[in-house]
Amino acid sequence: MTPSIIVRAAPQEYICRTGCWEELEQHLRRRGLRRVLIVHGSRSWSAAAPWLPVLRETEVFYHAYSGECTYEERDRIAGLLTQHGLQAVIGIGGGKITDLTKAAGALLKLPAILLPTLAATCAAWSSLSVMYDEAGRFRSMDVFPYSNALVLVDPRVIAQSPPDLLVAGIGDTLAKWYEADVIIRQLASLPVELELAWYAARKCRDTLLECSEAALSALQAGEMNDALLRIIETNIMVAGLVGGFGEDYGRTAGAHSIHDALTAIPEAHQQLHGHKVAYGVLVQLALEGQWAEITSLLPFYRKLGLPAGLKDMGLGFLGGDDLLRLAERAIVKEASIHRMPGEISAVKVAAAIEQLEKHLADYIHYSITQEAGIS
Ligand SMILES: NC(=O)c1ccc[n+]([C@@H]2O[C@H](COP(=O)([O-])OP(=O)(O)OC[C@H]3O[C@@H](n4cnc5c(N)ncnc54)[C@H](O)[C@@H]3O)[C@@H](O)[C@H]2O)c1
Ligand SMILES: [Zn+2]
Repeated sequence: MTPSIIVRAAPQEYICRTGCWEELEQHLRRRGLRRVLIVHGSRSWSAAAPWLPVLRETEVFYHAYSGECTYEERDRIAGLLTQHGLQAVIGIGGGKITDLTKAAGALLKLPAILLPTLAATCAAWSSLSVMYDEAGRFRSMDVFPYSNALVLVDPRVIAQSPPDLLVAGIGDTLAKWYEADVIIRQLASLPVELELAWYAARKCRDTLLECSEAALSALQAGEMNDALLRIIETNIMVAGLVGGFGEDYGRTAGAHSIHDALTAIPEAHQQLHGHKVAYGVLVQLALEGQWAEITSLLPFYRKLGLPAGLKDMGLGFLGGDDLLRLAERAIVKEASIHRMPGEISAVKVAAAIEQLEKHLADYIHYSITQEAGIS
């Protein structure tokens, strides 16, 4: 079977450079934009404000978002854009503000300009928005026929963002390889677009494994180094290319289904998206019986503080029946876990979770005895 290919590769313009936010007004002029709306949050606004230039020749309206990326909020933003006859919408913040900005821009066919304050997702790159309801429950993923007009990444801003959000971004981006690979390697023939998606996904994993620790040290010290710059670009851009070239073959598989199932457990709510996805990567690998790969990832997980087992997420109390219920939620009909090869059942998923727990306990026991020099 020939895969059906759609490419939504990139924003119209992407600039990652120290000080690039200072050129915002020049970019608006180049595009003939004189009246704009800035959408922002509160934490992200405090982080962004010191780096933002004064826009002297632009009429600027502001909107503080409500904290969730909903259709109601998108419509409020679209209402402001229409009411004041504005020409573009600028989003300054994390993935949720980015997604809102794109959704409002797409609704009115206006350019969306994005200034990310986190490197936790590839939302600034992709031309889609993940929509939720007011209570934060997932509603849909809306894909737009427009690229983002401009993305300005100033690494200095991200160098001062919270480390746990960067770690979560690393977890989410690590999944790019495992989820794209498990789907793409099933194909008998590989169109060139999917070769690119596959390559970008591998590049994500390799860069993360190589640079994350040094990047995190720099971030914790509020400094910039090459490793941090590579991680920022990997989480925002290279991860975006995987989905951009791979579409249905380069997005989610088993890891995100495990994440989705975990969102129904209240005790898991304090775990960030990327933490739950990182755990999902290991469950996906356990389902495939890839124990050597799991073992090779565990030191990385431990160094970064990514959760490898249920206890790491405060879920050590889950028993056999709970795990089966979790597994049932992970394999609902529309779940991307069914993009994995073979028949995926709740019993298999629950067994994989239990085997992973055992593998982890053995690994920890082995590590302790090694460290203590006991053979
Ligand atoms: N469109 C896509 O392709 C895509 C891809 C992955 C995820 N997403 C979506 O992105 C969203 C998650 O985005 P996120 O992880 O960036 O989180 P987020 O946008 O929810 O932000 C997390 C928190 O960090 C704060 N924050 C932002 N920048 C900060 C800074 N520099 N310093 C301190 N605090 C700061 C925010 O105010 C917020 O409280 C989810 O809705 C997810 O579905 C979209
Ligand atoms: Zn994700």
